[in-house]
Amino acid sequence: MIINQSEFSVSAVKASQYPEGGLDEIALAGRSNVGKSSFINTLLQRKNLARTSSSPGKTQTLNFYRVDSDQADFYLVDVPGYGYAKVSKKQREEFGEMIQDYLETRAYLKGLILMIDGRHEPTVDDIAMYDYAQYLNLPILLVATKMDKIKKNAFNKTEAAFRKHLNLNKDNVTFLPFSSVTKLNVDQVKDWIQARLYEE
Ligand SMILES: Nc1nc2c(ncn2[C@@H]2O[C@H](COP(=O)(O)OP(=O)(O)OP(=O)(O)O)[C@@H](O)[C@H]2O)c(=O)[nH]1
Ligand SMILES: [Mg+2]
Repeated sequence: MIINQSEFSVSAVKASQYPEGGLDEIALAGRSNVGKSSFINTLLQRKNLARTSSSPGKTQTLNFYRVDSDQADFYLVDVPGYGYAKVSKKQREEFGEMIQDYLETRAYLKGLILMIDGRHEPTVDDIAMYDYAQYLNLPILLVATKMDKIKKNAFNKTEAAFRKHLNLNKDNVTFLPFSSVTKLNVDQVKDWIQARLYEE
C-alpha cells in the first residue's frame, strides 16, 4: 500500500462526532506513552500530524486521521491511552466509556492495532486490554513498540514475554515488533491494514 496523503479529520468524544465519510477505520489502543501517536506519524510519514509527548496522557479524545492510499481510503483512529494514573477516577471512567462506546458500536471499525511496550513484560492493563480486544472479536495487530531499544538478539525474549502473558495462537492475531525510530516493519503494518480494508 502506498500512502498518498493524510490529514487530521476530527476529534470526537461521542458517536455524533464521528466522521460520516463511510470509510473503514483502523483503531490504535495501548497504554499511555506506549507510542501510538508516534506510530501514526511514522506510518503516514508525517513529522507532527499526531501530537506526541514524553509525558503520558497526551491524547485525550478519539482522533480520526483520514488516509488516502493507492488502495481504499480509510481512517486511522488514535485512542487515548489507558493506565494513566494522573487522571481522576471520574475522568478515567469517562475515558473508558468513550473508548468502549466506540470500539463496541462502530460498524466501520475493521481492525484494532494493540500496542504494548516491547521493553517490558505486558502489564495487568495490557493483559486486560488484550482480553477485551478478543471479546470485541476484531482482527488484532499486536505491536511491540520501541524495539530500537532492544538488541536484535533479544527480540525473541520480547516475543517470549508476550507469549507468556497473552495467547498469540489465535487466527485473528498477528504479532509484529515495531519501532518508530528505525521504522522496523512499517511495510508489514501497511500490508496488515490493507488486508483489513478488503475483508467482509
Ligand atoms: N525509542 C523510541 N521511543 C519512542 C518510539 N515511539 C514513541 N517513542 C517515544 O515515547 C514517548 C510517547 O510517545 P507517544 O507517541 O506520544 O505515545 P502515545 O501512546 O501516543 O501516548 P498518549 O497519547 O499519552 O497515550 C515519546 O517521547 C516518543 O518519542 C519508538 O519507536 N522508539
Ligand atoms: Mg498519543
